[in-house]
Amino acid sequence: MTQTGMTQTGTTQTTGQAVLLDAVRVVYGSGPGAVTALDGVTLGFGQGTFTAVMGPSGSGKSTLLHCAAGLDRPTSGTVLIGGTDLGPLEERALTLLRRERVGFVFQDYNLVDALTAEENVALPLRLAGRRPGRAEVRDALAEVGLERRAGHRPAELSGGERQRVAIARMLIARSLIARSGGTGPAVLFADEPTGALDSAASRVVMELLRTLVDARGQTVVMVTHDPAAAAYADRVVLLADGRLAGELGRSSAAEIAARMALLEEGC
Ligand SMILES: Nc1ncnc2c1ncn2[C@@H]1O[C@H](COP(=O)(O)OP(=O)(O)OP(=O)(O)O)[C@@H](O)[C@H]1O
Repeated sequence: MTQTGMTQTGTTQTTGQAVLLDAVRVVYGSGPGAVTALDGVTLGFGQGTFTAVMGPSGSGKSTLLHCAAGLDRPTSGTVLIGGTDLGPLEERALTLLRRERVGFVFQDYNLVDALTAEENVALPLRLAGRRPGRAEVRDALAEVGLERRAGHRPAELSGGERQRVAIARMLIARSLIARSGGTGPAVLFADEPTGALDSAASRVVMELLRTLVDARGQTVVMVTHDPAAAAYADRVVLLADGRLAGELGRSSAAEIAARMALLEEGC
């Protein structure tokens, strides 16, 4: 099987793929004003791998991430998460699948302002109807180096610390899956996770994501404009005008920046 999840004969293989997009097309609007945001993208994200998705502004990165995470439905084509085809799922089933199998880290962190770091981390457990154990919440915060910030609200934390709270919350959601006997891969989608951070805070967040992949076998798919962040990934997938425009294996920030410059020039 190739990395895209397609066999030589062109049939789609799902084994070993945490997420698979097959011939995904997304068209916004209709008539002369219609925009084709994704134009037949076939792409797999192997379990336990770390992929960065890059491309010029408007190339379809966010659209791809939203479809891969089951937040948006494609106009045509198929999306599978852990082998489950999202197409036939009703909204309720889709929401459940997302809650159980998918974690999100966004640029704006999606933390609840009124809750402390500890309460934000405990939120997935409460949503799942479980009383969060203080120790497991503290453990998750300790894992991201924030055990001393448990009682702080987002406004009292730096951007990097907020991002780490969001990652601790994802870790809790993952332990929830393990305990409920859930199967299939947990996938973490990150949308510009370093977009609002300085370079030191970015490094901490990226090292944390890398450790999740190496030590826990987490699958990470990250959209980024930042070559230094993409250098932590195993693979960099390039998009242009809604289509795959190539990919790089693990590369340095300078190599990625050079490739991006070519892509932006239309080469
Ligand atoms: N809801 C929408 N309605 C109409 N067009 C949209 C909508 N969302 C996105 N688009 C268009 O689809 C294309 C892809 O958008 P998308 O947000 O996926 O790009 P992107 O690569 O993430 O861009 P950026 O790097 O600027 O965030 C763009 O041309 C955008 O204008």
